[in-house]
Amino acid sequence: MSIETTEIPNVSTTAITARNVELTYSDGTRAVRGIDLEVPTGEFFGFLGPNGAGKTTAIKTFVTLLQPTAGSVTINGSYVVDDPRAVRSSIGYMAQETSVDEELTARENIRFACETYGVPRSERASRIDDLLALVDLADVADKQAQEFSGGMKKRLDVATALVHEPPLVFLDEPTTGLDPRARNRLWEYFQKINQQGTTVFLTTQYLEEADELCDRLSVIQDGKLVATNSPDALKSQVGGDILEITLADPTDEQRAHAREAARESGLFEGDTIESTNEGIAIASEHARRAGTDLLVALREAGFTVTGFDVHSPTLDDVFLAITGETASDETPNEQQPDDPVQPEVNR
Ligand SMILES: Nc1ncnc2c1ncn2[C@@H]1O[C@H](COP(=O)(O)OP(=O)(O)OP(=O)(O)O)[C@@H](O)[C@H]1O
Repeated sequence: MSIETTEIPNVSTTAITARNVELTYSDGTRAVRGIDLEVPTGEFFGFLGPNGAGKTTAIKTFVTLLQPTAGSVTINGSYVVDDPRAVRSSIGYMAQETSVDEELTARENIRFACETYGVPRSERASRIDDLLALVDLADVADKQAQEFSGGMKKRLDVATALVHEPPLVFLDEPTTGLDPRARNRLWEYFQKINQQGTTVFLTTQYLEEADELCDRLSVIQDGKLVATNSPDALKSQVGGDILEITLADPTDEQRAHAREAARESGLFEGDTIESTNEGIAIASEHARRAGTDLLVALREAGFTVTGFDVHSPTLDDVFLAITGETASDETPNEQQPDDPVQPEVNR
C-alpha cells in the first residue's frame, strides 16, 4: 500500500483520518465498505446507524482491534497498522460490553486500569480520586462493582478508559440499554470530558443522543457513510418542516389513499409524502402555510383526521430522508430501567 506524504495529517489538529477503509470478515461479510473520514482534535463526533450498519467494526479498526482489509487509518498521527502501540497509548476505548470487574471495588477497578496503562505510581492516587469525582462515584468508591446499577457500571467503565488521560476516546454505544435518566447522566460526563479538551468519537443508535452531543456526525448504513454534517445541517437537508397527519383509521389502504389525496391537492408539488404508523407525513417548505388547506382537502375526501402537527425536522426525519428507513424501528429496547433513582447502590 503506497501512502503519499501529503496524506499524513497534522497531528495537532487531526485526531482521526480514515481513507477508503474497508473491513471484510473472514466469512466474507463486508462490514465496512470504504469509509473516508476526518475528525479534528477537540470535536465531539458521532456514528449514527441501525443495528449491523458497521459501527462497531469501524470503531474496532480505529482502536487497532481489527486490521483494515483496505485503506488506511491514522489516529493522533500514528497509523493503526504500522504503530498500534502508539495508537493505543493515545486513546481510550469503552467497548459495548462493560469491562468492569464486578469482584473489585470502583477504586480497585480504576487502580487496575492505571496499572494496565502504566500510569506512574506517584500519580495514581490523585488520578483515581479525580476520575471517581468526574463520574460521580466518589461516595461509593469502596463498594464492589457488583452492587452497582447498570448506569453506574457504565460510568465506572468510562473512568477506566480515561486513566491515562488520552486525548481521544472511543465510546461504542455507551448508553444502549440504559434508562433515560442514566443516559442523561452519562451525557453530562461525556460533555464534561469533551469540554476539558478530549476528542470524543461516539457510536449510537439514538438519534436524540447524537443530536444532543455531537458537533458533527455521520450516518452509517451498510458499511458506508451516507451523510456527514452537523445535526442542524443534516436536519436542514430534509427541506422545510414536517407536517404530520394522524388518521382515525390508519390502515394501509387509508394511508395510501390519504397520500394520494395530499398529492392531488396540488399543495405539495415535488415534496416527499410518506406513510407513518399513524397516518402520513410531508416534508415541505410550505408545511406551515399549506397545513390547514390540506386538512380541508382530506376532510372533503372523506378522511377523519384526529391529529395535526407541524415541526422542524428531527434526526428521525433526517434518517428517513437519507436511508428510507425509520430510525424508530431500530431504537434499542428500553424496557429495563437499570439505574434506579433510590438507592443507587445496594448499601
Ligand atoms: N466477527 C464477525 N464475523 C462476521 N461478520 C460479522 C462479525 N462481526 C460483525 N459482523 C457483521 O458485520 C456487520 C456489521 O456489524 P457491526 O457489529 O459492526 O454493526 P453495528 O453497527 O455495530 O451494529 P450493532 O448496533 O448491532 O452493534 C453485520 O452484518 C454483522 O453481522
